[in-house]
Amino acid sequence: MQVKEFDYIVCGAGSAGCVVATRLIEQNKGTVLLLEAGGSDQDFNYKIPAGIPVVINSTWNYTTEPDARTHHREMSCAQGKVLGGSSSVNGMIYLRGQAEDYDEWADMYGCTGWDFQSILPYFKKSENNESLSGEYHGTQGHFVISDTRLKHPLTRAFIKAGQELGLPYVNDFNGQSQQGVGFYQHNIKNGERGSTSRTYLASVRQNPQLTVQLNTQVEKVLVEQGKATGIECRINGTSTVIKARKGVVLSSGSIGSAKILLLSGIGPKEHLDSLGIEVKQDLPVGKNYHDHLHTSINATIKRPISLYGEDKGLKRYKHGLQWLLFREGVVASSVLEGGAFMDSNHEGRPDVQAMFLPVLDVFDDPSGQGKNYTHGITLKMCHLRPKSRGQLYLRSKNPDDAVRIEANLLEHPDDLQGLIRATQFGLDLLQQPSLSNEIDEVFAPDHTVKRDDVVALERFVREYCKTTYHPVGTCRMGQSPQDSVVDLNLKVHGIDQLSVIDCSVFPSIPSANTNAPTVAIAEKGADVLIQRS
Ligand SMILES: Cc1cc2nc3c(=O)[nH]c(=O)nc-3n(C[C@H](O)[C@H](O)[C@H](O)COP(=O)(O)OP(=O)(O)OC[C@H]3O[C@@H](n4cnc5c(N)ncnc54)[C@H](O)[C@@H]3O)c2cc1C
Repeated sequence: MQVKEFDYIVCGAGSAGCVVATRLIEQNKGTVLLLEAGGSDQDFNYKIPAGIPVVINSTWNYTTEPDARTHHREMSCAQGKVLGGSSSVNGMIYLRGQAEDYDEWADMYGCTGWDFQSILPYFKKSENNESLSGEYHGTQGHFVISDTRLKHPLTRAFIKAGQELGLPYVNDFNGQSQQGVGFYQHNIKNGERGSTSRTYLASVRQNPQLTVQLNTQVEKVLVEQGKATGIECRINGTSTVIKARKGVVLSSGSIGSAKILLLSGIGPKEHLDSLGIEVKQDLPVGKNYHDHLHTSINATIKRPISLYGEDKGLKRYKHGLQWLLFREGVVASSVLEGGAFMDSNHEGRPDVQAMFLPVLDVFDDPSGQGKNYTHGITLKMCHLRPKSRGQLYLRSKNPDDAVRIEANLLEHPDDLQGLIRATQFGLDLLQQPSLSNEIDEVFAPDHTVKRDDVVALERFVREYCKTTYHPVGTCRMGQSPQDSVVDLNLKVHGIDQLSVIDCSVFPSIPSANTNAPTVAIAEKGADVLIQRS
């Protein structure tokens, strides 16, 4: 049988993988094979921003191990399993985090060249912002970013409430300062989701140098004499070897990339030995796992004005038609229209985030209580800089077995305090006139949990907090193979022609949702790869 061969193999066509493959093709770096375990994103639900409840089913159902600190709950950490990866199923909020996040990468984690001033050009390079430009923004990139079209009266009330609490109105959360309240920008253009597959990849899809292979699960990287020479994968169930002349890039996300490395014999020696996997390189793969946690505050409202019921009956057809004809209306917008950032810990920079929904969240609601109510609102209250670190392990040598994620959420006491402060911030917002005038009853947390009762708040946090689908850090970058997996060029320590380019390389999670940081890191990673070739 003839073995297929390409110059580059990119494993995983998610937020990062689509960027890397596109840039390699644009720079004429040879033949590129982009492999994706999931299927196509052609269904119209991947185009409609309001299609999240449908497309969320195209995910890996990763779950964390039950843990006493979070009431012995398994938590879903779903990640996209489709062309475009998580950028095809996410909330489309466009945020970068704070300059200090990246400066800490350089100063605290030794990632010279990854400070904010070094990464800013890549944020700008990626960006095709419809209304912001200048020092912080780009307008010529692939990554479409727009202002929110729908400004629901309840989101406006939330934004006024933030100002009544003393926060400044912010027009640009990705500019000089994040602190404040305002409308988010989103990865949406002309009423359509701007996933990296529909933006970056679509621009090179017809190039004969590019092959995109869907429904293909990469099982391991082939390593010969310290060099990656190809991969082993299953295409529609059939095992296949594909060779790479110039390089293999893992872009399978924080859970997927770590799993492939471990199956390839690249990881902690002790763990690999225990499974009988031949060790190719002893590296801390799977360690440094972390994620954002949030709590949901749910309230019913007095007037029947939330988005409840807009997806039913005649309204559903009306909105569908409006989108089909004009790419406008409720379904052309992300439900997460507005948000806020606050420095609740007097650190000189925000440490908590609010994401507001002008509807009760019955789809991603840890307490599950929203299902019994009708019109209402949800505030998702997030702690931005978790200090707890977990670890990801293989259960066996079998690539079909799910990984074991010991997330250790809330292990660090500061994380519990951070989530309590985030929840208090949400409760304070609800007390402000513009929101309190609309609220009927706050039912999660219930009436027994008072704003200053930290014991009750701790109980609420432990019982109902959940991940924000932002797992990062399992293949962290750094200078030393003792505490990092990839070097500052994102090449795996000790293995030639093998890179990891996705959110798994983050040494620590930025203070924001993680899609834009992943795309910027992919832009820089692709640049480094291209310069090296
Ligand atoms: C439900 C949800 C909502 C979110 N909301 C937001 C938001 O509003 N804003 C924001 O900024 N961020 C958000 N995020 C986070 C953000 O989307 C992710 O952090 C980012 O997309 C990660 O990019 P990645 O390239 O590292 O991984 P992914 O985009 O997940 O890509 C990994 C790809 O690799 C594929 N893969 C995995 N294993 C294999 C294998 N063995 N073989 C072949 N292919 C494989 C996967 O199927 C996937 O397509 C959200 C995430 C989720 C899941």
